[in-house]
Amino acid sequence: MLDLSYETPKPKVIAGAKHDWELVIGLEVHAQVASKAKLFSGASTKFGAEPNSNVAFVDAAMPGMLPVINEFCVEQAVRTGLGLKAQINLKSAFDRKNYFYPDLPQGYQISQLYHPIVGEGEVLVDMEPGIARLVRIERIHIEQDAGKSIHDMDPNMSFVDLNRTGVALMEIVSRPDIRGPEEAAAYVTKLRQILRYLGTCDGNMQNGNLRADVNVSICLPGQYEKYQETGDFSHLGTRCEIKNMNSMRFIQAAIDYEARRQIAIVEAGGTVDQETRLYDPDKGETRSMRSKEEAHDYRYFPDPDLLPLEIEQAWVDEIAASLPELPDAKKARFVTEFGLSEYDASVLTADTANASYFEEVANGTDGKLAANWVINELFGRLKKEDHSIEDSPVSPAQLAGIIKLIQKGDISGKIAKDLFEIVYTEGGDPARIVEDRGMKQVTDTGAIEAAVDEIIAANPAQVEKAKANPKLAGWFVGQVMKATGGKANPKAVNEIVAAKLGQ
Ligand SMILES: Nc1ncnc2c1ncn2[C@@H]1O[C@H](COP(=O)(O)OP(=O)(O)OP(=O)(O)O)[C@@H](O)[C@H]1O
Ligand SMILES: [Mg+2]
Ligand SMILES: [Mg+2]
Repeated sequence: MLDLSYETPKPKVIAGAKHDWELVIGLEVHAQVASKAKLFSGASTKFGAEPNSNVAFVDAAMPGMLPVINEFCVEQAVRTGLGLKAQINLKSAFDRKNYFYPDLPQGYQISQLYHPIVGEGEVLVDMEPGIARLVRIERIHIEQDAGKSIHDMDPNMSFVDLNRTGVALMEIVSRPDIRGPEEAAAYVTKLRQILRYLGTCDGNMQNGNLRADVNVSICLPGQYEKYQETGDFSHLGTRCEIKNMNSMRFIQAAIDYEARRQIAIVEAGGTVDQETRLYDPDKGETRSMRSKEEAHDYRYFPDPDLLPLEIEQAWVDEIAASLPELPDAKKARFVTEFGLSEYDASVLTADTANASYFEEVANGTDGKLAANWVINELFGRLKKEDHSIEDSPVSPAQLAGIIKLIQKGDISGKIAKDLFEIVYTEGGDPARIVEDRGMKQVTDTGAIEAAVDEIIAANPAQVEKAKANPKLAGWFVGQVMKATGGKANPKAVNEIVAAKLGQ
């Protein structure tokens, strides 16, 4: 069994004028299901299509149209739940969440309030190498996305685009276990990584495929522990919910701003109103959008058009058996199997493409050397041209070929970098290139000895100095390397120079 140890989250403390305050944060992450069709219709979910071109009659709420559940979306929610070690509810149900907005033609959103498909789970949030913190998941439910209102095309008109209406979302609700802006960003990062591994959401935040509602409150030291002991939320401060955040940087900035705003209110003797707020990245502040509706304002009730959703344990087991190796397990395995540092293992498991590339290189070469080459040389070079690993001009087999030449002592580390550049720009088999271009390291001691003798003979004054001061032997080593075009085996050169100088 892998040892995945963790600690409890650490509160960020902000000093107010009168007290120290702690932050309490809970996230509702909306992850768009990676499905080609919508949750209750066959309309496409393709991003960037002509406005209102991906709209089925049921999405537009035409009279008499009935929703039909997309089984693939349900499977992705189950998969996600299993990936978050969560309880899967074999029976769940859909509810209508009623509200009026022009981008919501039905006048309600189909969601799962009372009986979500996934119950309690957990996420290990990586803070830095060796430090992971546990954040509990409260639930995951499936719901429909709304459409999009467009207000900035014409000063006198608003438009609506229903392409997104009815797209399947998984709302992943955390417990208020997150205690600071960095933890919040690290939590979203980890969640996105897991979703990508599972293939259930592409995690593209720019396109809005992953967005977070960030709930923030403040409390005095000691209060959070009381909440933990009793489960009683009244020990915590009133939360404000910052809607629709789709950037890690803004999430952090918004939390910090919001906490300070609440501290100022409370210290001035006021009370925080529970409300929904929006973050304005230009001004760096949050502002009120509306006071928070209570659940009863939405008049939630079971959707009469949909039967309760019943799934079978055998199907869940089948999905569980098909789960890929997930980030924590892969990282731990890279540490033990390839002898990598935690840091290198995290970098290489950041996404599956990196991880499989590395594994291909490392099978048959030294793991640490392979990690070093993939992270420092390959990633560095790819970054220069904004290439991703998928379109790397150097294949894993080619990189492994270069590393094998180093391991055999055929080429030095320095020559290997030249070779890498040749393979990167021109392609070809590394061993062949070394052969054809005479890049092989000179390990033949006779040849090295000859080069050392020549340099000693040409520099008698230098020899005298070096005999008196052994540190100067390095100069001879440098000369030999230069004379051999960097191809002499450095270890052999050092030994021969030392011997010839009588050291
Ligand atoms: N005092 C608090 N401070 C910070 N976060 C809190 C606090 N109390 C609850 N939360 C968090 O707020 C979130 C509430 O989400 P949930 O989906 O349950 O309800 P909601 O926000 O009322 O509903 P909606 O989906 O309509 O926005 C959870 O992530 C929870 O952990
Ligand atoms: Mg919610
Ligand atoms: Mg909410």
